[in-house]
Amino acid sequence: MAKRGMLIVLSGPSGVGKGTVRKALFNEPDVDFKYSISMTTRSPREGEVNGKDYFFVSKEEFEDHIKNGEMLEYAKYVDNYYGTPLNYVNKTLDEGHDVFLEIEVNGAMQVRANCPEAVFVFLTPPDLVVLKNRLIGRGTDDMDVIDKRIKTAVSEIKMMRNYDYAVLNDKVENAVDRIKTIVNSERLKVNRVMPDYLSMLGEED
Ligand SMILES: Nc1ncnc2c1ncn2[C@@H]1O[C@H](COP(=O)(O)OP(=O)(O)OP(=O)(O)O)[C@@H](O)[C@H]1O
Ligand SMILES: Nc1nc2c(ncn2[C@@H]2O[C@H](COP(=O)(O)O)[C@@H](O)[C@H]2O)c(=O)[nH]1
Repeated sequence: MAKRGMLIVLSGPSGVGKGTVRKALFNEPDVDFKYSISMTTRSPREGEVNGKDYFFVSKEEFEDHIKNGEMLEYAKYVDNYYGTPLNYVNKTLDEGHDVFLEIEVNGAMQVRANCPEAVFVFLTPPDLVVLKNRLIGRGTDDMDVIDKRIKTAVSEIKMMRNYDYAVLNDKVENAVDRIKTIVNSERLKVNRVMPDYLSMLGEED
């Protein structure tokens, strides 16, 4: 059986650059993570594709998935549900691949409770003015939604204490390098490599 993959959770306030950093990270030649596509009840933005950016579903469908125990985690964020389908994550980790989640803090804390071996990274903006300007510059949300997201950001940043690592997203390439350093050192942790050594000795963990 393949060694189970690593689960990497990236959170941070809306607009900090999680998606941008994740895409740059996935373009690195030495990075091979599988991205878990989330499910949401929010409407697709221009250019977003169902099954690529998100699985876009109705509120009723989302609630059915919750009822059926099909979500690893889920949360309500600014009037919509967002969540991680459980099956893809389990199957992909079992196949030995590393899985990358890009999710908000309440969902991340549910993952922390259920998968304590996952690695939790919080992406931070240089400051709140930069954060707001990034949201405005992205041009995807009305000003009232941006204000709600900034308000939420303040409480999200306070949740950073529950993460393993804080990564500043000043420049995308710096944030990518920081995340790669974290993941490479996580791979060397004794509890991750111990099963390999035990199997070398012909013993089970
Ligand atoms: N390091 C950076 N420097 C300048 N601009 C950035 C940086 N990182 C991201 N941006 C820009 O900030 C905006 C928000 O980025 P992005 O959509 O990746 O954020 P996000 O955290 O994924 O947001 P959400 O949680 O709402 O999906 C985009 O316009 C992106 O180009
Ligand atoms: N708890 C979860 N949060 C998620 C998931 N997928 C995305 N998100 C987060 O929601 C907000 C808003 O996203 P947006 O696409 O509307 O800007 C942002 O913080 C995302 O990271 C998920 O599966 N679970």
